[in-house]
Amino acid sequence: MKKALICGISGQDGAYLASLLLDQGYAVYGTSRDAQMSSFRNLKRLGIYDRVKLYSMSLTDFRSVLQVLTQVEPQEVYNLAGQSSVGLSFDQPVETLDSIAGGTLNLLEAIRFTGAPIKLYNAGSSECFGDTYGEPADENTPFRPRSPYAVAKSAAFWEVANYREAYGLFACSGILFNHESPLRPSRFVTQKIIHGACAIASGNQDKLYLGRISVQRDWGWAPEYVEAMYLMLQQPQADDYAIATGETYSLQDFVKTAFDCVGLNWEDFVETDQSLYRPTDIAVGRASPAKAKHKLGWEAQFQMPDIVKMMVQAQQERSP
Ligand SMILES: Nc1nc2c(ncn2[C@@H]2O[C@H](COP(=O)(O)OP(=O)(O)O[C@H]3O[C@H](CO)[C@@H](O)[C@H](O)[C@@H]3O)[C@@H](O)[C@H]2O)c(=O)[nH]1
Repeated sequence: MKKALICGISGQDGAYLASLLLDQGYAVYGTSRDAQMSSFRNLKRLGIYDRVKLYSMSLTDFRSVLQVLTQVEPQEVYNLAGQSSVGLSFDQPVETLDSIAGGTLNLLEAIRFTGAPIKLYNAGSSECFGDTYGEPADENTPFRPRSPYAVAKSAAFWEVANYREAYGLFACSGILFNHESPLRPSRFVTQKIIHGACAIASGNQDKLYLGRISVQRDWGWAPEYVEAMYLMLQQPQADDYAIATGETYSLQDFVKTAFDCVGLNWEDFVETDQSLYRPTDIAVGRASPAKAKHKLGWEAQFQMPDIVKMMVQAQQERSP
């Protein structure tokens, strides 16, 4: 039985990836900084909590990384750990850089130290591209990071590429554009909007306050993005891939679609709160996921309007 280790299993992607790997017949091991204190609510929500073996591990602590790697002896490692909020990275730049850039380096060093033929997936981010001014970004687009988070993800991306070239590690980065699901916490804008629209429709909230709604993003469906992660590690050669739907929508479109779903006119309920503006933001995120389609045979099936419907439905089922 193949063994997979998911670093950062408690988040949205960790839970969906664990579920996919269990379906593929893997023994799945997962880490969280403090496995005794984490609720692992996403694993419980997917009904797989009892099927995963959990460890405490901090990527910034080399000893803990090496200890878990040598105990588990995985064939595949998925690095989904680290501070994941772009907004928070402006307030916690050092923690962000340490957990992402320092953490990824520790993981690469630990894999190199064991000498085992471990395949590594690293969670990269479309944030690394910065603003491409409407041009679609792909694997050859230069990075121009516009947040401490993006700076950290860019450093981690090049660490992975360097260890692949310098030491022959099978290490890949997925440059994932935004991907959403009912497991998204509401610190991210899509879930904040879905929660807000549903709460307003049921009379539990009056207004929804948002930052810049003119921004445009390529939003995909997280459960199918984890399939791309898995596919990257099944290829004959390690490589990097941009993962996206190829369709870009404005945040205002997202808001309108969500409020339409609950039968409300968004303009009556949404207000701007300038304190939610980021010091620097990305105006337009646009992607060309052609390489993933060509090499991995991966293509997104769901786009923004489908995703809004599925998230609203999940929210209404949870709190009717
Ligand atoms: N969070 C938030 N964002 C808002 C709000 N109002 C407007 N926005 C804008 O909505 C956009 C999306 O913000 P997030 O949902 O927080 O996601 P993100 O910054 O794009 O980052 C996500 O996607 C990246 C690419 O896949 C990931 O790398 C990252 O970890 C995260 O998942 C940003 O331009 C942000 O300024 C608000 O009230 N809250």
